[in-house]
Amino acid sequence: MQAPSKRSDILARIVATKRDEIALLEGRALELRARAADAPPARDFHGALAAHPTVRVIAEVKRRSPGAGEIRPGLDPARLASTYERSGAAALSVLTDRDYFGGSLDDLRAARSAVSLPALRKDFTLDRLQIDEARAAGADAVLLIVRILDDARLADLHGHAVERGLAVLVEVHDAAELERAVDCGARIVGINNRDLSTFRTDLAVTEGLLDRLPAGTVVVSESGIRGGDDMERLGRAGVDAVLVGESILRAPDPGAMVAELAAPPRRNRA
Ligand SMILES: O=P(O)(O)OC[C@@H](O)[C@@H](O)c1c[nH]c2ccccc12
Repeated sequence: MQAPSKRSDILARIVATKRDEIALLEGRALELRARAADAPPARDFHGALAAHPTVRVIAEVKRRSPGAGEIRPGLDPARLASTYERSGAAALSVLTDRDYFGGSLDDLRAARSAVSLPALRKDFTLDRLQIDEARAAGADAVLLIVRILDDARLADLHGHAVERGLAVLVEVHDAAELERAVDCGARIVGINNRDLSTFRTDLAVTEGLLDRLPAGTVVVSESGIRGGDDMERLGRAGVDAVLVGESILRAPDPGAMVAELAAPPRRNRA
């Protein structure tokens, strides 16, 4: 076990690594921009989640993580994605960070091209270049984590992604972050049940924040969802969708786990 102080440094270390990666993208700005403009139209990530009678499942492709270590190291992204699609997932989330999660844009391309589901590029987005890079690789949506962005940058990146035709999942963990997400114009808000400084997950985080969102915002409960009981609980709370990684990826039969999750009805929020 790492000491808590070490663990809370992980996000800062990831951000530092991203800054190095962004510096390397700078020389490719024009190329990325051109490839993003030429990419085929994005699949409808928002539509895959919004206004369905059941809680939708975004199934994740994640090899490992700083908190959990190896999760499913030898996974085949294309095979997994088609299993997810056959089992009722509404969208994919693909970790593309290499150093901490063992992922890549190749994983994103392989997973997405095996299915007709929309795919989220799950990474630590700090710069427009990463958004162009995501679009060039075929992503349909990107993640913006409020905690690592100031207001100006959050608004700029959100606007840039929308302009590029991408959906944006804006991730929050507390009420102050939620307010900032709403202020930047987020249409899809992810409530992360995981506290990124302790790695502990608690579904009560979603329950406590959800009703603070304006009607019409698509709500995604993220992390720590382990089975049908959790889905029923979140369905009662009124979420539109869940984002699930570990419990699917550690299951002996990931397809059966997705099918178990992709069922319960949801309450309509006022
Ligand atoms: O594996 P879990 O507990 O089901 O969680 C999935 C997803 O929510 C998690 O991978 C995640 C949520 N936000 C993130 C930001 C960066 C990296 C990863 C994440």
